[in-house]
Amino acid sequence: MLELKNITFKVDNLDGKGEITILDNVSFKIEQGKILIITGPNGGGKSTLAKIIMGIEKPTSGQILFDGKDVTNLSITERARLGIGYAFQQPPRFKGVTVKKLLNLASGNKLNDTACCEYLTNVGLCSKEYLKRDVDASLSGGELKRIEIASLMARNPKLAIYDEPEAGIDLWSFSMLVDSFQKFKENKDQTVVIISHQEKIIDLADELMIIADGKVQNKGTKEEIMPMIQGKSTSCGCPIKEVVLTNER
Ligand SMILES: Nc1ncnc2c1ncn2[C@@H]1O[C@H](COP(=O)(O)OP(=O)(O)OP(=O)(O)O)[C@@H](O)[C@H]1O
Repeated sequence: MLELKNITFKVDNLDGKGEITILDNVSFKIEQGKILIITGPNGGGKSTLAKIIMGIEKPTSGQILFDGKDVTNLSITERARLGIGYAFQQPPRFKGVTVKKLLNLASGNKLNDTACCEYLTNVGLCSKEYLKRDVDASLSGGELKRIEIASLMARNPKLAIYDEPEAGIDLWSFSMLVDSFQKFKENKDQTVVIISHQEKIIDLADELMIIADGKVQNKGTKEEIMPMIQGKSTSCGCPIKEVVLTNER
């Protein structure tokens, strides 16, 4: 359903001399209904890759196919219409838009309070009071993050990309979130990409991919990849094992 072919992303060096390669010849496929977990060291290129799939960044070279269609030159809006959705690592705030309005806009339907609360419950927010709140600076970072995730769940795109859904989320909400992702796994009607450093989320993977130094280092089942990561080092000498496993809750 999604295929990336030889994606390279370069940016100009700040001193104006030459370019930095952020992603280097990245190729992989995801099959319909699968959960792909992307992990790897900080700064490896995971979020950039997600933004390239969503159309927020344009690759320097390479091709992106979605359901067999070349979407490389399509805008974010066009990709969203085709069924690609993205929950940011650091979500934006929308002053003047209530949580209920955001969920309605995301789902494309008029949702009643009960339906809205179900989406919020998936991420550990169950109070009806939240529905009237503006998605602005009055929300805590963890609340905003969970509302962003709930709105992507309400949108229910064919391909949902979650960028570090665990970031800033408390233990109780995290546990509910993992249960919600578990339901995606059981239903198999949505293809899901999750960028995560969390072992409990990595456990959900149909496939696990390691991105480091802008390259796909490994991709396969969790059973194939996890033993390979154990004890391996990145180019800077930091054990990948620590990056993947130290956030265990
Ligand atoms: N527009 C840009 N200009 C310069 N450097 C950039 C740009 N975009 C990304 N980078 C750099 O590219 C590298 C990859 O960034 P990215 O956010 O994709 O990493 P990541 O794997 O998601 O990291 P983390 O696990 O910390 O979220 C980082 O070193 C980042 O600073």
